[in-house]
Amino acid sequence: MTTDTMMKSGVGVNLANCKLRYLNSPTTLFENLNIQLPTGQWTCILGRSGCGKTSLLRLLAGLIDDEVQWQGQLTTNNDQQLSSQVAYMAQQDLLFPWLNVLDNVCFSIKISKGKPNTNDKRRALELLEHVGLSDYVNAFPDSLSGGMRQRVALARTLMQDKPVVLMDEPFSALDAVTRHKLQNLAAQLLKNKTVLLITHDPQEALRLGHQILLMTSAPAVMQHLPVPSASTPRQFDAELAGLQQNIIERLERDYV
Ligand SMILES: Nc1ncnc2c1ncn2[C@@H]1O[C@H](COP(=O)(O)OP(=O)(O)OP(=O)(O)O)[C@@H](O)[C@H]1O
Repeated sequence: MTTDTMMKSGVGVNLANCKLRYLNSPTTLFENLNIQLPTGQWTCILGRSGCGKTSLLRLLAGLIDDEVQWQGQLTTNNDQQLSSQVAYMAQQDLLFPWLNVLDNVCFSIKISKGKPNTNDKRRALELLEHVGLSDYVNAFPDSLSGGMRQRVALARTLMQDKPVVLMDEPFSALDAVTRHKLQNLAAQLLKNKTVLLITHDPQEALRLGHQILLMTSAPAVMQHLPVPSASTPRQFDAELAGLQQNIIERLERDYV
């Protein structure tokens, strides 16, 4: 990523007083929910399964409007519509089975400006090298493992080069070493982007988050959690271990 590109990244997001209910459900998922995504920082959200994390992400990405009734104010600090400034990495990798790995990674380019040029392809190949898939550029998604597919999806998200990046459990299918490496890589390549990352892994949130939020209760509310003092991506140390234990205890309380 060039410095120029980074300078252009600078979108803060604010969702205020959000009330949301799925049209086919009587349950209000959010009532008075507020969240701020500070410009150029990573926000990590933790919360028990089913509390509404993916719904929040899809709402921010503009992907849910026809399934829900929602109220509230969704604004950005550049007054442009958020959905046009977002790269979204879903929980399922959503790779196109008829496209090979390279074409999957270049897909957003194809949509936005037509055929990828030599620079686009070079960038895609670089990203595939970073995620350890240089030998698979011509492979089709069906022939890849779950973790490999997740790495392709990560490369595709990075390729989009949008100022706001929404990621739903992007590293969940990876082995521990690959996860650690890709967390570091994402922190490096998405530096200065505004990132919202959903994870079930407190350690991941503590390694990567400038802001860590715990989503609890129903309707869901957001609690701010303490963040370690070191800069990201953080190493696992005694401070991080203590905070991790604290998060697990708080999460447990939401399960009773
Ligand atoms: N399209 C839909 N229609 C109706 N209800 C839905 C729909 N999608 C999700 N829900 C419900 O909304 C609630 C929140 O789901 P969501 O996927 O946002 O939770 P989550 O916190 O991301 O869960 P997980 O951690 O398991 O991914 C759940 O009760 C789910 O059943």
